Amino acid sequence: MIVTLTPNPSVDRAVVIDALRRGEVHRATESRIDPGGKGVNVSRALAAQGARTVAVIPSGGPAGHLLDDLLDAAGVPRRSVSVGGPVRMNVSVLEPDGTTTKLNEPGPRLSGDEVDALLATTLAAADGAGWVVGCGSLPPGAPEGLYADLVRRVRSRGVRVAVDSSGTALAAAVAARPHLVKPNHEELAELVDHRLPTLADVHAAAADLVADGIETVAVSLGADGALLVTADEVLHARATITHPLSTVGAGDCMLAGLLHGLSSGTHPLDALRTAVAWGAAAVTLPGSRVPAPEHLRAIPVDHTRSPDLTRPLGA
Ligand SMILES: Nc1ncnc2c1ncn2[C@@H]1O[C@H](COP(=O)(O)OP(=O)(O)OP(=O)(O)O)[C@@H](O)[C@H]1O
Ligand SMILES: O=P(O)(O)OC[C@@]1(O)O[C@H](CO)[C@@H](O)[C@@H]1O
Repeated sequence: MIVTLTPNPSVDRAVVIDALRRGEVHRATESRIDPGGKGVNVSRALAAQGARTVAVIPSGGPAGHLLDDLLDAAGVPRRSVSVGGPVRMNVSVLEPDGTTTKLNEPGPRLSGDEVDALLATTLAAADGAGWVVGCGSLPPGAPEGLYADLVRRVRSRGVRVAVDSSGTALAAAVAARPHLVKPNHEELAELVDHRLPTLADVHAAAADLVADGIETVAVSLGADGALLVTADEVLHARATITHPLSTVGAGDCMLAGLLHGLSSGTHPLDALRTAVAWGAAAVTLPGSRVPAPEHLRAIPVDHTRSPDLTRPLGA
């Protein structure tokens, strides 16, 4: 069982337009809504593959009701904590060449009691879980150290804990030593405060985090796949997708596949292969739709225990 905490979930609307032009009216050719927020997507991806999960979210306002309904309709188990402010609605603008532009709202302001209720609900759900994962940005009112607090409290219960966030929330969480972090390329560069142009640079930055006490650092690298670093191994996997439709939520599907693989006790290389297959399958689907088992069959994944670290990224 994998428990996700998304302190700032969303209802995601994706619109497809021919090309984005500032200041103009655009007529969308397609649109869809999905339940959103990074941990919500991790739970959706797990549930879509028949894995056990529960999503802990704050829920308030009309968008909160809609989010609850969408999760129920998708068969994603949830524990919603009622909050006063309205859940946000995020927009993704998708262009036919695969360019995705995201417009994310800040989210509702949470009170101290609401934050405490979210943490308490997550800890109650964590009892007997394989992993707890805290994901995404923090809404206004949530303390910067929320994930660090989550890490300490989950660890003290003997449960494994992961964090996927960015900026100061990620930096604070890293100091509390989660078992796993999943930054993307940009988030890792921001965390270590310098550019990471090659796989060797990504490896060095991830290895420093491992030396600081984080067991597993998995860096998602978009079309360059993902690098997984532990004290014993450096693993790389990637899949080639010729026509990406939407990258929204690909990192969340990748993290879901990784945690699923790791909790089934497979070797980290197999878990990474699963992760990359789930992430790559997500980019073949519209909006933040998560892959079903049939979407994974057509995704061949190259994977290696000895990656060429001199390779520049984005080549
Ligand atoms: N263009 C692509 N081609 C093939 N695979 C891709 C592509 N984009 C993403 N992926 C797969 O999805 C995974 C996650 O992608 P990415 O690094 O963009 O995550 P992210 O930035 O955390 O995404 P998000 O925050 O939108 O969930 C990658 O590790 C890779 O396996
Ligand atoms: O604003 P955050 O919390 O950083 O990201 C939120 C978000 O962009 O992330 C998901 C994709 O990863 C979307 O479902 C959602 O809209």
